[in-house]
Amino acid sequence: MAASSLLRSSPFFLPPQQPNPRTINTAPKSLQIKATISSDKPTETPPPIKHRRTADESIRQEAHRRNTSEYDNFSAKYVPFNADPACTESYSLDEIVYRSRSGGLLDVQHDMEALKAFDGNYWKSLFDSRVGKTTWPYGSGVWSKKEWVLPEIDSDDIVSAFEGNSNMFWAERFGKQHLGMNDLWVKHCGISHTGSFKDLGMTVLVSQVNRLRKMNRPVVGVGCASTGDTSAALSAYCASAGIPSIVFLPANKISISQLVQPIANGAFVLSLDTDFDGCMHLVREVTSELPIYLANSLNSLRIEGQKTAAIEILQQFDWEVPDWVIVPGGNLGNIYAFYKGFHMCKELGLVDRIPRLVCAQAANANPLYLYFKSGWLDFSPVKAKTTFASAIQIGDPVSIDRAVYALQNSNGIVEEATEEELMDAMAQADATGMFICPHTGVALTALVKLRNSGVIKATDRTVVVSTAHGLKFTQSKIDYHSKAIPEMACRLANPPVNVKADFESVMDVLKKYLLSKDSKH
Ligand SMILES: Cc1ncc(COP(=O)(O)O)c(C=O)c1O
Ligand SMILES: N[C@@H](CCOP(=O)(O)O)C(=O)O
Repeated sequence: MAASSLLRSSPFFLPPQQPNPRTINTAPKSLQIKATISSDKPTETPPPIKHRRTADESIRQEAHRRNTSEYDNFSAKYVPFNADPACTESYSLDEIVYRSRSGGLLDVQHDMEALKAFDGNYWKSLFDSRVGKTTWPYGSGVWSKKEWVLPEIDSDDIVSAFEGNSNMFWAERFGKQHLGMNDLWVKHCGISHTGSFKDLGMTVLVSQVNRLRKMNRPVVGVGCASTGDTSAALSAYCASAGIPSIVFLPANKISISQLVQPIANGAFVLSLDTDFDGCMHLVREVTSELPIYLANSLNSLRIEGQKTAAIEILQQFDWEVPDWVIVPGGNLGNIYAFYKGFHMCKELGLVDRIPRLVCAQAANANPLYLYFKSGWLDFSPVKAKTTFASAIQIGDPVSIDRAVYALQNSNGIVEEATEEELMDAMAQADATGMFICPHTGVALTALVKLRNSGVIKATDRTVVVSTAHGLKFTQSKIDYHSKAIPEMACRLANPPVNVKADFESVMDVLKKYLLSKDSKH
């Protein structure tokens, strides 16, 4: 008995058409609550039930009461990434391990046979039934797919901010005016608890840490290197669970809004005189010596949460598959996470194909782009140069092998964006009502290039993944709109007009403005 009984006991779910022989026929728990209330006052008419929980029960306790031992059929373990099928090396998710015996990456492997006991329609109905609810933990876009993420964790151990379920924005004006496209979408993963897609992976990682600590495993704190977003997510989720977090940041290379997040959330913040790759190197050394759990996407638990954004995209299109998904890439965990999410949906019968993936890099930090251009022949890390897309200023990505696998298996493409291209794309998108981050500007530039070269067709359904909230990167927008960037035309700058505070002056500038608008009609 597994997810089927969960469905029956859920007050929000109509079971799929075919009855499952493994279902245990228990009365819905909501009815049991009703019975308890009415038996307390047998002589009176029971008051109408306002809520499905009693006043002294939290949603976490409710989940515990409903769901104990619901998931014993599904399981997952660590295996070496892309290993030979004959390889028997594996590790429990309760072990603290980041690398395979040969030093390669790990992957979380699910028991696909157990998941396949339920057909694609079953999973679609189950996931759809959970969207946007407050039922713990399924109200989260990540944990609504719990069986595919961390099937064995007790809901009690989960640390969640009900992340995910992010907006898919129909980029109507940007698509039509700039690209002649009707079916262009921006998946706003940055409209999230800490303002970036990192929340999706961090809820999974910190939940597992919470479980490990309850099991008395040696984890005193959790650490990461960061260009700003990983550290923000780590510190918020750790603070929520009361777990110490330690973040390694490259001094003066992240935005003020990003820096203030771990500070405010009580993390131990190390500001280091190096770049992200230097911080990453140090945190890997430190976490191999001290009981600090590594939270970067080298840790494959992160991918399990991030892959749910791909499932969500399919769900938001009513399980129709877009033609293209464009993702900005830095440390390169996320492009693989998207691949993994799409691939699982295909393997488990929810869809019949996967989209083509595009990874977009800043030209100032483009090791994957150079590798792709060499025909996947010659990979060398680069020294990443300063870029406005500061969160992807990474020259030696830890997930390079995962990214190559994702792109090769999705007929994928890598594109790059210069500083001027990414800033113009960001300004252009903002002028159509978005407020995107520079990394999304990188992804939009890739789209513009592929559209101009005819690779992406006008009618192709295309999703651009927006990875962080624009409000984290306001300085870049201020620099652009005040034309304060050396050697950049900032051709879409829209600086404020200083006007004397009198009626005549205000009327004067307004008339000129309205005339200029009128002549453009
Ligand atoms: C805002 C933003 N966009 C894109 C990325 C790239 O993601 P990944 O490192 O998984 O390639 C990152 C982090 O690296 C990021 O913080
Ligand atoms: N952009 C990231 C860089 C680290 O990536 P990770 O996914 O490996 O943690 C950040 O925000 O720190």
